[in-house]
Amino acid sequence: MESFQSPYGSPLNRSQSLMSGLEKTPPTCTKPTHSRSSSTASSRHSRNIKDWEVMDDLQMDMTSADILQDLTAPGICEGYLLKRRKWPLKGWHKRYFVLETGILRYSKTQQDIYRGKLHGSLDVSLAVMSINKKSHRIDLDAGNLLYHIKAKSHELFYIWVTKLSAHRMFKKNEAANQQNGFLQTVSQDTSGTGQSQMNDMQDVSFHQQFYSTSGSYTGEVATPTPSEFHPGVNRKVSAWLQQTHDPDSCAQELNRCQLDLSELNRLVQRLNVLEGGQQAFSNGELQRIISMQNLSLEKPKKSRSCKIWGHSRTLSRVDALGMVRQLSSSHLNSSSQLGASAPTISDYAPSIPDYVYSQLSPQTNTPLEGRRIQQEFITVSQRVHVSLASVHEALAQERVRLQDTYHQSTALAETASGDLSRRTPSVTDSAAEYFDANDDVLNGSSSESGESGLSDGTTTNSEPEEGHASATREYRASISKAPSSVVPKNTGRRSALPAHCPDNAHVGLMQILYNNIGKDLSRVSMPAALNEPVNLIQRLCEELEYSDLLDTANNTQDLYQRMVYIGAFAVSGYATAHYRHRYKPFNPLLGETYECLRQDKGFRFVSEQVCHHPPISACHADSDNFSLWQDQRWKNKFWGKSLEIMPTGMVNVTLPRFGDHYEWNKVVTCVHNVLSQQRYLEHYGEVVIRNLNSDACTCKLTFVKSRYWGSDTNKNEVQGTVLDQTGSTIHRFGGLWHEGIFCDTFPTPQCIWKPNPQPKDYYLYYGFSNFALELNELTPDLKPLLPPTDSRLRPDQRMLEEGRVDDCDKFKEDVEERQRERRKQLAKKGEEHVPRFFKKAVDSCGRDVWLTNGTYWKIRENPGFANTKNLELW
Ligand SMILES: CC(C)CCC[C@@H](C)[C@H]1CC[C@H]2[C@@H]3CC=C4C[C@@H](O)CC[C@]4(C)[C@H]3CC[C@]12C
Repeated sequence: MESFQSPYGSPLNRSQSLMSGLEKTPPTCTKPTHSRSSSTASSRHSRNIKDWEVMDDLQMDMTSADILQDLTAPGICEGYLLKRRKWPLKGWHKRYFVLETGILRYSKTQQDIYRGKLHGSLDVSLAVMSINKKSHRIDLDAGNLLYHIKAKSHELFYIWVTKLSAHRMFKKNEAANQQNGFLQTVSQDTSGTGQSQMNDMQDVSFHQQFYSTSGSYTGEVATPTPSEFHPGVNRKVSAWLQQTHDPDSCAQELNRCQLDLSELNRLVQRLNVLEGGQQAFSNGELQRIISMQNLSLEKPKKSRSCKIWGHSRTLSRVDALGMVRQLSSSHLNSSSQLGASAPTISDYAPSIPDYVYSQLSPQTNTPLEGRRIQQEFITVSQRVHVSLASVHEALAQERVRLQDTYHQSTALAETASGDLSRRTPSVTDSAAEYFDANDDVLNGSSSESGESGLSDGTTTNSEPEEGHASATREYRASISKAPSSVVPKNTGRRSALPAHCPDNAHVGLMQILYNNIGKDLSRVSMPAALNEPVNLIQRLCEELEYSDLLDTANNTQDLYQRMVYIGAFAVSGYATAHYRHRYKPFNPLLGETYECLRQDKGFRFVSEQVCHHPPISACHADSDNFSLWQDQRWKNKFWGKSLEIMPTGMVNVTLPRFGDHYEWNKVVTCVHNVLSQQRYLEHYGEVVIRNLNSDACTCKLTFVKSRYWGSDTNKNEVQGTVLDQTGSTIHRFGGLWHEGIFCDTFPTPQCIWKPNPQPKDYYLYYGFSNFALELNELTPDLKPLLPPTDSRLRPDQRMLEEGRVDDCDKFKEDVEERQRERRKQLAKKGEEHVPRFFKKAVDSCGRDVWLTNGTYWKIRENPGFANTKNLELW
């Protein structure tokens, strides 16, 4: 294993004190992670609801293997944080927090903790965790307890969030394991007496507690009849329960819906009454509404315990807004005489009761009132919509899993009978199937979540544009009708790898990732079974799979249309990610190179690992129609469940015919569910493509962040616009990054790009496309022409390709050790590694860039790499 120094000083492992803060600033996070539409999102005290996101529940979407694997407690995390004072006092005070085995304790000082003088403790697995990246705030809402905490710096915030996530997951998995143990005990008991089923009362009570509100589970499992203990069935049920999201969440969501519907009903009545000029509520009615929302009509006394008002467990700020508006519109003679200015979001700093009271003073009907009620109506109906959508999504997920389980058992039977060609469909496959079937259900609902108060955690630059969602639906339909490209047969290139990919479900990723928090993933060595037999400098070449789009651009006179092709090319590089979430590319060694000469496609490509601290891969490709170069570096952030990858280098393309020089940034890639087998990738953010030689035309691409947690129906959407100098839209295009791009503003609307069909059995070959399958192919005629540093000659990667996973592991360690040795030697001599084929330069914006030095192909031709001095990397 490589033992690289963490950019934060030292790796965060077993026990770490965060008192001193950390040294290095990670990049400012451009996008939030996933977030979940949930009304709990509103249990927070912030002026801007959009800055908050609820961290996903972590416990239930891991496979049994993950759960059984990852039972090691994450490291202790401790240090000073700011804790919000309990109501009615405002402000923050410094407290010492210790997070250990899922329990967060705090005291005034570190000494107090050790003296046992605790101020409070909370089981983090029982709390809803909301975070605000902007203000470094974390809210832990455990129903009876609510902690508002704040970190002093971005780094501390990031570490606490990650650690809290880890501990939540650990605690929940521990619980799930107990439950699993119980279910297994139960399922193993086939004696028919049912005696041992009840032996472990602890487990039973645990289970009852676990599913206390879920009648069906409790009923079935806690009081079983002997005939119910069919071992196979119970094992399946047990596995199923482990993966199922909180069974109550759907019911809760529906309950909320019901409340909202009655609120809508009342609003309609209110509108009717307004028209008739009568009073809407009697005091009795109002009281009922208020008690329903857990609001007391008593004016709060200063000394009241924070439990009543200090948090919004039952009354979110948004709910409060709705209620407040409702209340203010009624003619209630309340005891309060406080002022009654119109509510704005920024009025939300005072506590809810103060606010409510401020609104309770008598008011006269204003002409605005009808409008306000209408607005309220819209807000509540949007909330209903979002709730129903999330229930729909939860059910959809269950359906996908059900399908998957079904296919898996069929495939198992097939494997047992020796038929490997018909592979087990992946989750992605079945999800895609579902996606198509439900196309119409949720599309078109794109921009509603923002106003509803149910934060979806998106930031503006990955938010969909109004009206684009329905366009996307049409684009998809058109793309699906467009002919797929036919993969040419008999290219002489290989169409499969020598061996199938290894199963890596058993590899415990949790420990690896938690022990490397803050490190670049590209510097963390992982077991070979997690790798795919290509490396990152080869993957750079993969982004050229659809280089024909650049050829077309170079042959398109119209500058705006040309830009559409460039935009489609920028999207096309992401397509492969749809199938590539199970393995990680090899980390290139410093000085490692890769060439790809594609006469059929008309380009030649060279890449080199030019820097190790930070890891930077540079590449350059030439053809008659274009030149392309980029240097790729990326930072990753591990949020406990998902991993965000933030690339920083720019992509450059020049078109010789028009003298264009395009430059664009890359978006964030997020590996969702990184620890589980349900992993998938999402790209989000905005790409701006500029022509550095002319400002006549720019292109904006938005990779839309999926709106609902776990949603399959709005995934992978991309929206593009080509703008002229004045900012007017000339072309509009879009689609999905894994399905294709359609432009309806071309003289003839057309599909601009559609990914090639995946090869047969791609699932068995790491999800590789045909182009990816060919990347590491080593033909006898090529071998003597390559420099010995070429990735194709890297033995460990070749071993993996051949299915020799253990050999690969050993050799990989060797190779990494040798790399460390080389670095030490260089450092001793006070020298720095000098890349062979790229040179460092500074671009027009003052950024460091790596450009080709133009020597690779020349040396290759004459004198040939066999006749030069080369680095010996392995
Ligand atoms: C721990 C392992 C098994 C989980 C799998 C991680 C995989 C999915 C991660 C590891 C490295 C990642 C790649 C790192 C860098 C980039 C460049 C960026 O511009 C596009 C995404 C891309 C190409 C990432 C795709 C996802 C990726 C391949």
